[in-house]
Amino acid sequence: MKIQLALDRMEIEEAIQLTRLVESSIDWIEVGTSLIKEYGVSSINELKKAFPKKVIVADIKTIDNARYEFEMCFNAGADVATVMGVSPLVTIATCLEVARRFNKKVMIDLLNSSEEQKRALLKYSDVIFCDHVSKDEQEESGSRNPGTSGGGLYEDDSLQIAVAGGITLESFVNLKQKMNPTVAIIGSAITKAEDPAATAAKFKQMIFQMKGV
Ligand SMILES: O=C([C@H](O)CO)[C@H](O)[C@H](O)COP(=O)(O)O
Repeated sequence: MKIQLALDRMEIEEAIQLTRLVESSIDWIEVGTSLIKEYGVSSINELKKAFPKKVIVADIKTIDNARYEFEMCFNAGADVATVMGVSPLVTIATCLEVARRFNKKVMIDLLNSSEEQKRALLKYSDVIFCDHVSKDEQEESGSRNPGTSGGGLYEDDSLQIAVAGGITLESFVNLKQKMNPTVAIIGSAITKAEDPAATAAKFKQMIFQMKGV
């Protein structure tokens, strides 16, 4: 399981400094939607320059204008870019076409996607599906990703699954046992921790300890 550090609601320099503290415990770096909205694609560019060996995920959450937005992300140095699962299928197909051309990857964010739409999306094999409990669902309704919402859809072991939304050290074991995702997307639990380096190291250590669970 890989750890994707989600960087949100901070300045680019702060994001770089924070990532330096936890670099050895995390695998992928997510340039959060809030950073892209506040600072544009230069946020992607700066993070890639600072961490050229890490996989950079641009959480652009595309829903339309896919060719323009995905080309922009990949030209800025992203290795993975996100599209919303609720988008028209032509948008998703366009993201895949651009990603193939750049030899990069697509993450489909399933936030609020209907079961019917999820089933339609399963035809895309070389993508990462992201099971996501949103910030608003977390902050306004107290939800957390319990690692179960994927249900039967994710029984296919060949699918690459990412899980996001309020993951904590406490919920991590359940998540690993229930869904065993390819990628665990962790934001606030690390970025808002009193000691981000120690917290990220604990997540990493839990992955090692849970191997084979
Ligand atoms: O995608 C995200 C969210 O929509 C805010 O932009 C976050 O990356 C994701 O929720 C992970 O962050 P935490 O919930 O703080 O762990």
